[in-house]
Amino acid sequence: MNETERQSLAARSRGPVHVIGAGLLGASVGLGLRERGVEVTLEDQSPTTVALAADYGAGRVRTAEDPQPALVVVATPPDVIADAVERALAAYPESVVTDVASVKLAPYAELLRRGVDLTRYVGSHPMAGRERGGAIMARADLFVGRPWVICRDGDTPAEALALVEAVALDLGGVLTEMTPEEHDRAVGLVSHLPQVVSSLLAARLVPAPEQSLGLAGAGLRDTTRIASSDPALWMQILGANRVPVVEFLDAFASDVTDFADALRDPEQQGARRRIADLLAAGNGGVSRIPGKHGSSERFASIQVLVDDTPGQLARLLTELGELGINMEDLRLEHSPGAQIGFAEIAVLPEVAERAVADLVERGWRTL
Ligand SMILES: NC(=O)C1=CN([C@@H]2O[C@H](COP(=O)(O)OP(=O)(O)OC[C@H]3O[C@@H](n4cnc5c(N)ncnc54)[C@H](O)[C@@H]3O)[C@@H](O)[C@H]2O)C=CC1
Ligand SMILES: O=C(O)C(=O)Cc1ccc(O)cc1
Repeated sequence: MNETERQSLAARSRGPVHVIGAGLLGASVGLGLRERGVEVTLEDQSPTTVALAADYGAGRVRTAEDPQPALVVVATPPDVIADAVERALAAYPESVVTDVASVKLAPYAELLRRGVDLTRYVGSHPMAGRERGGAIMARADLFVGRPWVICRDGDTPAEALALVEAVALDLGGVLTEMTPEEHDRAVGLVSHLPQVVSSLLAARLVPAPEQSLGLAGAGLRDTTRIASSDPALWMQILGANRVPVVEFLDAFASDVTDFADALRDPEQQGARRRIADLLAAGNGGVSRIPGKHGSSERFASIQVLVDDTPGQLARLLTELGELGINMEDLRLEHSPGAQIGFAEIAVLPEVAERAVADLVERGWRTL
């Protein structure tokens, strides 16, 4: 991005913003704010990480001569969030301090327990991440269109709240306010339970024969993507949010047992109905996920077969453009060794039929 483009993105937030913990989240915050011309300084317990994040353009290393930041963003692992927030509040007595940890109640309760004055602290959590951490994985657009939870309390001054909200909005986040308790219960269901289920499901693949894994398709990939996440980070997240997570896991385990019992003996009274009800409940649940392409009424999904030869996908995208079909989303499916792949294209439902007909007329094969 050149200087003119950068200046055209007017920033709501006021710098300097100081980021503590220049890994995936911290460096992504830095990159996004730098794109808007906001001054960003960086700090990390690892000198290599901070130098790397600076090299990527996420900000510059903070020096003793730098003035007090307007805002400090703490992006360290969850188990040191309370320590880092307490230290930041003491080191920068004029600054507002926020954090981006995946759990909100445990660090907040710990800070209260220590008697830290939290007037200048506003907890937050962007619901955006990647399976692998580190500055090397950071992206300026990580937060675009993703929910960003703000946990303020009754004492939070309006200016402090406005500053944290401005940064979240500048990074493309969609603001939503919750108490730490509401937040932790919500993420326990939509983020932490899926992580455990995905990890346990993927763990079943470890002893499986190679031949079975060779048959894996989109279903398995969809349900195990997040199983590649960092165990060290998730040990901390799950440990800090164990009460709601255990409650959701117990309910899930009970559904699994019910399902297996019904399937074990389908002749027993009501067993088939129980199986059908649980599967239908799954349909009901997935349709409630906002913006889930293919299953919501917002988009229709077209599957196009793409030969595994150079330029085929580019040709498909060019032809969609020529046909005046706006692609809302694209997902590729390709098994190693297969001569063919699938492109799953989300389009507005009203153009789906015409899109299929036009593509077929041009020689594409659709499913
Ligand atoms: N990874 C993800 O997908 C998401 C993570 N988060 C939250 O963001 C926070 C950071 O996570 P990631 O960026 O993924 O981790 P990361 O491992 O990529 O980065 C954390 C960085 O903090 C540094 N650090 C550790 N202790 C420190 C300390 N005491 N002082 C200064 N630096 C310190 C580490 O050297 C590391 O560079 C966590 O609290 C996590 O819960 C939030 C949303 C998504
Ligand atoms: O990969 C996904 O779908 C995520 O939702 C990632 C994620 C991981 C941890 C968080 O605290 C927030 C988001």
